[in-house]
Amino acid sequence: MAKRRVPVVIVAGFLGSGKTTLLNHLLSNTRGVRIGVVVNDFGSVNVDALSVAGQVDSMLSLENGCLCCAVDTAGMDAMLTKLTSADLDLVVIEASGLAEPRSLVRLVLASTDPLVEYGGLIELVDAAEFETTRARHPELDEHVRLADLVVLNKVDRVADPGRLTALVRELAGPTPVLPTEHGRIDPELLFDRVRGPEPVARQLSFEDLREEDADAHDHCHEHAHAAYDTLTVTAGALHPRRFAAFLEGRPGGLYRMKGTVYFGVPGHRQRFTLHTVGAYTRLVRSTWAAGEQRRTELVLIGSGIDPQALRAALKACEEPAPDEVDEQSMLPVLRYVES
Ligand SMILES: Nc1nc2c(ncn2[C@@H]2O[C@H](COP(=O)(O)OP(=O)(O)OP(=O)(O)O)[C@@H](O)[C@H]2O)c(=O)[nH]1
Repeated sequence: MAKRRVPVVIVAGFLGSGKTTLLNHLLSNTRGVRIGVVVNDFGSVNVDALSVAGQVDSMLSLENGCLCCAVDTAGMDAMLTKLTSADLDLVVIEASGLAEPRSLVRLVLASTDPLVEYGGLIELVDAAEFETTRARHPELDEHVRLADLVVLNKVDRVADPGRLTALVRELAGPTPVLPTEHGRIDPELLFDRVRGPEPVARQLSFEDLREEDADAHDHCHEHAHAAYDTLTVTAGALHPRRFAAFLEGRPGGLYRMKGTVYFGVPGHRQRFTLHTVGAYTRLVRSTWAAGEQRRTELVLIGSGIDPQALRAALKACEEPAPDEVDEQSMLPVLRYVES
């Protein structure tokens, strides 16, 4: 069976915004999902690496220099390949506070490793320091706009989280903004927990070892995760042009979309697997499994989205007579299909 692609998520944010805290939160709430981490540290004492070292299955640490400056495409590929070949479900790159997120996104998108899947750029913003940091570093505005997901962290430290959330939302435009404390975002935003059958021999992950620690487990359920909506839509065949228009005009706030799409157009009756993160879209063509029902099934994840409107918009893409659809109509979706 072909190896699954591994989403590579970049976690960026100014110094002290809570990147390591978020990473530790993810690592201790994985429920069996195996995470590889690239940590990028400054200074001689590798404090961040030490704080996650006990909890991580695969970790690469750069002790000198800034990831986006020190690593070119080939260097990034070498690192990612080391991680994607290690039977992982997710790779998280923790950018240094000084790293330029745009360069890191470019490096991941330019990867030639066929197992690398762009998993999105998360920009962490320190709610307590937001206005001061922004005044000192105007590039923060651009980082927020560039992100696929903005995590407004440390809302416990501000008197009026609502005002600040509104301010960051205005700046972020269509990008979803999740106010949170201590980086407690739901890991499901970044990776799928549902896995196929477990391999018989599999090295224990940190989470497996923690499983019996009921206290630790309860702890992560005590706190409300940052609010977001998940919506599952099941439909028949979709008209390719209408679906392409839906993809192009998809509403802000929609962070991820994933699932199966069926077009049923002559010559294109295969199964298409959709993966979107922010503005990034990819479709992969494959064959249906024996007995698998030909239909569309999508999961949409976002914040501030209108689930009913999205469901209606997708239902409006349905095509009752796909056999009669002209093959040329596939062109707008074929540009998202990897050869
Ligand atoms: N009050 C409060 N403190 C937080 C929160 N999130 C993180 N912190 C604290 O903020 C400090 C910085 O957090 P880190 O996770 O180390 O931040 P970082 O972005 O990794 O920092 P650098 O690697 O230095 O860029 C730590 O002392 C955290 O415990 C939060 O939501 N509320």
